[in-house]
Amino acid sequence: MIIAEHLQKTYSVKVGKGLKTEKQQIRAVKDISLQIEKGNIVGLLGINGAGKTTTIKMLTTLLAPTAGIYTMDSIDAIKYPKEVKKRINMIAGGERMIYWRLTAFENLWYFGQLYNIPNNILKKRIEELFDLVGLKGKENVPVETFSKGMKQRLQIARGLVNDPEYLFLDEPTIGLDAVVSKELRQHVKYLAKQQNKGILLTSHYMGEIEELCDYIYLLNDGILIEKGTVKELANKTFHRKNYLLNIYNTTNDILDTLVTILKSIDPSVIIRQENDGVHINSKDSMSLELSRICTVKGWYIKELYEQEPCLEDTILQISKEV
Ligand SMILES: Nc1ncnc2c1ncn2[C@@H]1O[C@H](COP(=O)(O)OP(=O)(O)OP(=O)(O)O)[C@@H](O)[C@H]1O
Repeated sequence: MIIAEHLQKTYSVKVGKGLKTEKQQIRAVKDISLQIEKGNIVGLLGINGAGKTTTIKMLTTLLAPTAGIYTMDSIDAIKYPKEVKKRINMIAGGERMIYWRLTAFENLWYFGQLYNIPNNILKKRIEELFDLVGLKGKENVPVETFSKGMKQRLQIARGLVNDPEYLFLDEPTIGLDAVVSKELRQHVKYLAKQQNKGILLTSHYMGEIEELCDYIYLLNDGILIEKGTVKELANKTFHRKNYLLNIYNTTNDILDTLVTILKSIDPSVIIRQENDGVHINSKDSMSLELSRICTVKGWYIKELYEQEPCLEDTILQISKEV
């Protein structure tokens, strides 16, 4: 089991110019404690800048924490990072971490060599991995000719080349179409539930988190603000309603008026103006109110419909409640 207790990370950055430079301390992670059990998928969520990447870098031993305790199956991971590196791997979304000029086999062979895996074991493992990710027959094809989905399947194989006990998945489905994303989620489930790997997942897709995660940690401004199973968190926040309202010829005045009226009905309402319209996250159902407001004010509605809960709004709401 992975146990991290009170992890902290402070970056030291230079600010200013010439003789006036001085060092500034940025506390990216202030206090984070979490656990990852084998066979479980744990979600790490938070808005941009919450500290997810810094936390993952500490857990994968790429960064040493400023303070805190981190053990992996009772091994002191801060003292013995090499021991930890053997047992983990990371799969990131967005076609990184593979060499396009090399063939699929050469990629896996290269990464396998980095882990000093004996040639005969590596060869057999690579064969199994091509089978697992459905790339059999493509071993000797250069990766640059692969589709996005095939590259991502190869990323999974690369992430499994050292047969890790714990896997860190950083936005693994980013940029993938629905079919490939679904396939990848099935792989992730299989790895946790059939192969007993402990998995940490970051994702901005709510559906993915809901489908996969046994447990979720929510980060905000370098600290944990909430934790629990999907159901526990859903009871707290996911019951909120989300709407998309698109009004013809929206002006700032219209938006200001809308915000004032909605806040008077529900002070916890969150309103975001985006390219596709106004996103409204409210405690209770608001569809009637929204159409009534528009009618009374003489605003013409282009679109108004209820949406699936959005992770950003959920996290914003929890952050406001802290
Ligand atoms: N190398 C660095 N030097 C200085 N500050 C940093 C460094 N890396 C991150 N930070 C700061 O630490 C904070 C947390 O950043 P981090 O990248 O961990 O967040 P995140 O949750 O992964 O965000 P995102 O979703 O945007 O990737 C931010 O304020 C960021 O600006």
